[in-house]
Amino acid sequence: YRRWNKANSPWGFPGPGLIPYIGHVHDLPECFWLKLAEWSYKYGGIYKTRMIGWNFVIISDESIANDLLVKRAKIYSDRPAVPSLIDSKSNHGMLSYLPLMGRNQAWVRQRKWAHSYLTQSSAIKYKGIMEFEVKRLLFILLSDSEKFSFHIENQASKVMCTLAFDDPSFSPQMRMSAWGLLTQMSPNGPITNVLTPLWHLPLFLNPWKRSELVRRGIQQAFWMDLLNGAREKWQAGQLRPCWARQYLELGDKSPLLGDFEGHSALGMLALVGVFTVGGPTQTYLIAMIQNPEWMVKCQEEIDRICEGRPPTLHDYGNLPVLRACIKETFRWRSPVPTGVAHELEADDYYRGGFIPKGTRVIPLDWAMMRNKAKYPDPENYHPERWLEPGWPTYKVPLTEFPTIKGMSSFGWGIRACLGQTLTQDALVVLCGGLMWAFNVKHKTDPVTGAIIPISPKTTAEVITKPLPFEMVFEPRSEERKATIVSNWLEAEAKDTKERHEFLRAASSH
Ligand code: HEM
Repeated sequence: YRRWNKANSPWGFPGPGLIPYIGHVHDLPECFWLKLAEWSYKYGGIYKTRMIGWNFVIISDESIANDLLVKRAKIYSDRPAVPSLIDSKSNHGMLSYLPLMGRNQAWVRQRKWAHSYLTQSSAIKYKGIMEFEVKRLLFILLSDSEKFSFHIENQASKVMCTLAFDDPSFSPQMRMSAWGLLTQMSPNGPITNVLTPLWHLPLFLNPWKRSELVRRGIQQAFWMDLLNGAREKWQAGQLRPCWARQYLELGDKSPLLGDFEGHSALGMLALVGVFTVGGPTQTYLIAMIQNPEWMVKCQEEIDRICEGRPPTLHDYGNLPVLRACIKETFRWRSPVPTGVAHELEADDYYRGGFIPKGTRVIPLDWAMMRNKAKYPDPENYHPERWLEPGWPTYKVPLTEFPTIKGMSSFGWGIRACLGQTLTQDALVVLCGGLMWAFNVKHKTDPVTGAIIPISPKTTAEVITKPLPFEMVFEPRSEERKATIVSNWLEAEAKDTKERHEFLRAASSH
């Protein structure tokens, strides 16, 4: 085995000793990035390991990630297959999940397509959707704050459903659909993601594949219904501008290969913005509860700049403190702590070491965000590192920086995240709106009066969110409470009126 291992595993790099087949998977806790990060402190910015029969190279140094994943993107931009998804790489015609696709023609086509949609989503093109949904959320939180986690994720889902199909009503299904895919693809999901041979058992002996076939069928049918529904409305002239309408208007000129590809591409684009926005928002709330001096600073800034109204995207340049708190939330509790793995397409040599074709490369964001030279006192929440000269990460002008765009959290090279602007915009309006409306606090035990602690732990999916926790949303004043109500009632009436007018105009044509 030792001889085989020497010939086939990345050599010239340090790394923990190996055990045949399962390698190191038995060592890993559920939040396995913590163990990977611990090894990076021991073995350095690039090390090798072997898990579930595959070679892994773990990178925790940004300059090494840049050398390999950006400068050598030509060979470092494939994706490993997700064992418990059917054709996750779309090498055999599934065409479903853009972020998981191999570096193939389908990926080239869909990436270009998604890029054109997401870059068009500039502040003007969102048409106030984000602000509208924040008003709805604040109103709901006044009466049902116990279920804040659901409402926040549902808010993010509503924004995505409106952008994609101009219809926020099916946001709960989209959220469920997102959760289904996320758990299916994550290492802590079905056992077949770790004990991969089980996946190849015949169907009658294979509950994992059977349940995946059902999940996938439901998801595809849901996305297809959305596209068909949009087409019906569009044919009747009743579909307002949205991504589905753009797709339908292009018809045969669309770069996508008809509705089989179109329904997945649209569905996936809506789905990917649910937990990526909903998760960090909940972490931001924890940061504000645990660092109330920063909550007060955000509120002072918002009150000064927005003069009594919730922030909009137009206030972006004037809210550096809010942006610093959001950015520090990403650094403190990386939303995708392991990064998304890349797969190497050809043998390569780096710094005297050999990395064989097929190696999975993990850009370990959790560890990168704990680089003490770049981020002094990394375990603690310090938004001032983005705002005050003297910190290594301070950058001006403050009308532009801090920005989360370009952070290593969004990945590397030609596979880097396409939703960076959308995420930034969504979080400024959402976190800003929450600060405008509420003082956020620990919940206390009604009997003892003791604070109910919030766990620092997160879920272990690829995209994380805090474990369920309790908190209090206290309206900042009676007047603010009344404004939250009137803002929503006005916005809702305006939306209803605009939709009616659009339908009336459509029927008169
Ligand atoms: C907290 C927010 C988000 C984070 C941290 C994040 C992170 C990531 C990461 C790490 C990747 C893989 C990059 C790589 O392979 O190196 C990725 C890919 C991607 N992201 Fe995001 N993302 C976020 C939000 C979004 C949103 C809101 C959208 C769209 C609405 C989006 C769309 C995509 C797409 C389409 C890809 C696939 C790119 C490709 O494979 O070529 N992301 N994202």
